Amino acid sequence: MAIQNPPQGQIPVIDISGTRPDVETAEELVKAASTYGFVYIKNEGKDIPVKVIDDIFDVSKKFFSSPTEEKAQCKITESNRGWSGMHTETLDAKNQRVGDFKEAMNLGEFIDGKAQQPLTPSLIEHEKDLANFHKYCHDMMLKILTLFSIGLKIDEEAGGSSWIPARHQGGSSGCTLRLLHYPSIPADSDYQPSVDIRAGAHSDYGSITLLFQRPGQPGLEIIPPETRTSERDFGPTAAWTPVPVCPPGTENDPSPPILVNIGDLLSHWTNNLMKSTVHRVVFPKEGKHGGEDRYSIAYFGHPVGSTVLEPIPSEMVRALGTSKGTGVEAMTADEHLMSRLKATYLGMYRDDEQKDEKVAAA
Ligand SMILES: O=C(O)CCC(=O)C(=O)O
Ligand SMILES: [Fe+2]
Repeated sequence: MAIQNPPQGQIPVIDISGTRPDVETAEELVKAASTYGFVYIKNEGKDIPVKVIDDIFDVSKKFFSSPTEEKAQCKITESNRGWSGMHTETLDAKNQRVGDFKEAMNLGEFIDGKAQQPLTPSLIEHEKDLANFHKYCHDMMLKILTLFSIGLKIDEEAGGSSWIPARHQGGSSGCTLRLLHYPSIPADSDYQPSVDIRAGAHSDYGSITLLFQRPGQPGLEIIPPETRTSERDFGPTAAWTPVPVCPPGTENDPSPPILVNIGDLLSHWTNNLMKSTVHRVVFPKEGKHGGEDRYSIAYFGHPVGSTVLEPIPSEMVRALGTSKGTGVEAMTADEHLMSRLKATYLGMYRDDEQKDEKVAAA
């Protein structure tokens, strides 16, 4: 596939709301996924209403401003659901002095509008809205995965355009809606602007991630795949490139575009045709004590947990061969996710009785 590289870091903005033939949209999406591993989805409220997104950000703000003791009632467990406080997660253990300067709330599946995990009062009040938003995100994920299946020209006899989405429906999965809050830093903290980071360098684990951001709250950076020197050099000298919240051409849209990125699992599944691009969240360079607060919302899409990660039946994927053998093929989606979570929550997944204290101390 001939790929024309736009200027570095210029991730394309694609409209998937159905204004053009699916095949065209699908090809553009696959090209962006194979070049950058990131793509902006134009957001004029046609796929997810703008008010629905705004309301969830309000719910998120209310939740994070509730008392710590209240949030601690639903602290994160090995199921990867619940609240994690400042410094609980260390996304880049090799390069970080302390854990990420963020707090997060992971919401797993909802059944009949009900969360399958403990919630705080402020979240219980909006349980229906959260369930609704989870569903909007899941539907948008399925739409993108259908377009990917078209763009990859998956063999018709294997299932064609429904091959990838079919593996993301009809069973429990690691799909997670994650509310994120990156606070500004109190004046008395030992925060060291030259080394500390809001979210350490990492790639995502699953199929695709949808990321919702707010205007005026930047911080996301990527290492464009073509500039990556050695496989795991994510340090400060890597070619970190800012990803704007509102890229050129979207400034007047009613809501910033939704940023979609490819996770490790889909990259493996496509023999690395689609790139799982390393990213991080930094403090703004200007502004005291880490600038203003940043709120973002991520939806991590995963296949149904029991899905065996056999290669995707597409000539484009087969052409890239599997001779190296990553070992992933033999795994299920759940096994793949667990192996990645163990590496980022230092201590939580250890098999000893102190693990609860470790999480509580965060
Ligand atoms: O908040 C962000 O912009 C990114 C969050 C992220 O990359 C993650 O949680 O995996
Ligand atoms: Fe991420």
